[in-house]
Amino acid sequence: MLTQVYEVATPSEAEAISAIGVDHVGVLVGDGAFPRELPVHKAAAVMKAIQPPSVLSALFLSSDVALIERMVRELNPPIVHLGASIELITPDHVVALRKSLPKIKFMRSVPVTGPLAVDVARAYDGIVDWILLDSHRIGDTQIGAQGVTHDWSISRTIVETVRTPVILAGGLGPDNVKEAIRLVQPAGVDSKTKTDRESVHSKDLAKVKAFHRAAKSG
Ligand SMILES: O=C(O)c1ccccc1NCC(=O)[C@H](O)[C@H](O)COP(=O)(O)O
Repeated sequence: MLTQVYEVATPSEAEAISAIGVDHVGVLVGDGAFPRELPVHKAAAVMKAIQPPSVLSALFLSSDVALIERMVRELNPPIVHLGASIELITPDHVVALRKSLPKIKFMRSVPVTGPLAVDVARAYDGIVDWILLDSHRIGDTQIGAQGVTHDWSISRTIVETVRTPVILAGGLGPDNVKEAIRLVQPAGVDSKTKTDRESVHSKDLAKVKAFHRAAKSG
């Protein structure tokens, strides 16, 4: 079971979270159009602090494909995670990005807001390295960080439908990750809000450790 944790913002947090053994250390990267996005030089410092075998997952909420490509070339992360809403970044965009960045692995967020999510996930099957199934507030231009779960029966259907590994996200924490794994059977699990410190965007290392341990033992 792969574990992934957002949103890591400093080298010391990255070092501590990789020491726990979290597989994907998630960092928000961008030009500042969205709150808390790190510019390339700050994301690079976070990436440098990650202890292998943990790796950086660079999340872009932007739908500006040229900007994403430019920042990825500068940062050269092992994983690019695309989090713009589904109308803004399409499978064709992802295919084009992959072609120009052949060494990078790609993850795509898919919002689970109803049964149509199965079709969206199928459209990315075989195009990306991971599909991340997440909760979404309709109308938002970005997917995720809602701190709430969604209909896991739809996520389970997606896991059974696609061959691309699925990471489950949305409202997961130490208390519910085992049950989520049991019901959805994903390849990996992701957490942000429920492993944050109370009401701030920095990580609570005890919660991260509990989430990671519960997931790996689930
Ligand atoms: O990490 C962020 O700050 C972030 C901000 C806006 C949209 C998505 C973001 N992170 C992407 C993730 O994969 C989150 O971990 C995922 O949405 C789960 O979030 P949560 O429900 O808060 O655990």
